[in-house]
Amino acid sequence: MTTSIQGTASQRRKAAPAVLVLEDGRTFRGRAYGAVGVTFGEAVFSTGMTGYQETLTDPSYHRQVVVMTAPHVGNTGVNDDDPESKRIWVAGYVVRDPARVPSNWRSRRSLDEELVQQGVVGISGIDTRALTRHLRERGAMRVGIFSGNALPDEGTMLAEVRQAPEMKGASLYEEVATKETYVVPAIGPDGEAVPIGAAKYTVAAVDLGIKGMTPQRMAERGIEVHVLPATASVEDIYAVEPDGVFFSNGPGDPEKAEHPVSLMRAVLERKTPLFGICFGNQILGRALGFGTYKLKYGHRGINQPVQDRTTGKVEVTAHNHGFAVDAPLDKVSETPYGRAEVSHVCLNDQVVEGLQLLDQPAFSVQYHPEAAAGPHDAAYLFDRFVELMEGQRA
Ligand SMILES: NC(=O)CC[C@H](N)C(=O)O
Repeated sequence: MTTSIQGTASQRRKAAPAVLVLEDGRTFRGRAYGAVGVTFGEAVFSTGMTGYQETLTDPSYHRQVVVMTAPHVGNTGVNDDDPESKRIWVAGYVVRDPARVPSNWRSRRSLDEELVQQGVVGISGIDTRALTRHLRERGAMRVGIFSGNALPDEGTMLAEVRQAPEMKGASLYEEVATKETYVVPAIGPDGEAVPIGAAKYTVAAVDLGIKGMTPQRMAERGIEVHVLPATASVEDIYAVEPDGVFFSNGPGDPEKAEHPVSLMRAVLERKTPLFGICFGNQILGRALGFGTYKLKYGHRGINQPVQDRTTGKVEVTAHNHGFAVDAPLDKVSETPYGRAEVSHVCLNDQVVEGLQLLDQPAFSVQYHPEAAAGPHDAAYLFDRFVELMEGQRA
């Protein structure tokens, strides 16, 4: 019997040449991967060895070109279970050595085919280690990927990259958030969905780019989650009669998030239990009066060590952030909403990874306890949110 090994879509069509051009002029030449065309974004690297579907579909990657440090990507193909949203959000994808033959019982198609179908321009066959080291030394910067058989000259490509918008100052959450409210029902002890209105807790979640696993993690704990558009008003939040309010992850610069900051302040004034993840942590920081700043190259991956300073425990966690909160690590801060402290810190670089208020039930983390993909060490944070809601009732 002969076995025919079919190559990926790009091999079948003999992948066109592709060039990656960084805004500082460094270029890498490889082959087209995924859709053929031109794309721009902020070049960032992710150190996750697995979970590429969750990365690609995380709305927080909107307008970013993601460089995978894992050299071999696409091995398990693409399934219909792992996406974190309805589409791929990354602006471009950079892979060293794409899998030639995906193999997994859940796989429905190859990653290359999926990228083509969704029109995502990528590049493969470049030295992603050299590119990552460059970004670590010089910092995240704008990038373009150009592929096809008739490429412009390097000067033209570089000029186009330098005209692309910067991530600093970008307001992007409205572009990715739901336009309509939807409800994720709680899951009962029997594993069945609890009828709407009958769950133990109700949470209003402000969608700034929410990952699908986040309401799921709440639903697993008996919470009915009303996911509201980013443009929701304070009245919309309280119309849900929430036991708690949640602010999600999301793309862009937290300095350009006036509406979410004012919504969060209204929630803090009412002392409703509050939880924020990632962008939500930055919004809490700003609502309390702290600044935010852009990290040199950010944290992206599923292996970042974080210490919970309230217990001393260290957890290995999933991250995707390019900005961070500027809050003092060594003292309790006085804020308009009472005392606040840094609850979590990244052990690689001492970046603020969590905030908590001491005089009312509100906290947030900069990383991803929903763990999609990623280790589940931080799942206890959803339990903490439940405890805050329980405490408010007592
Ligand atoms: N995942 C997120 O919510 C990211 C938040 C913000 N856009 C950042 O890059 O820091």
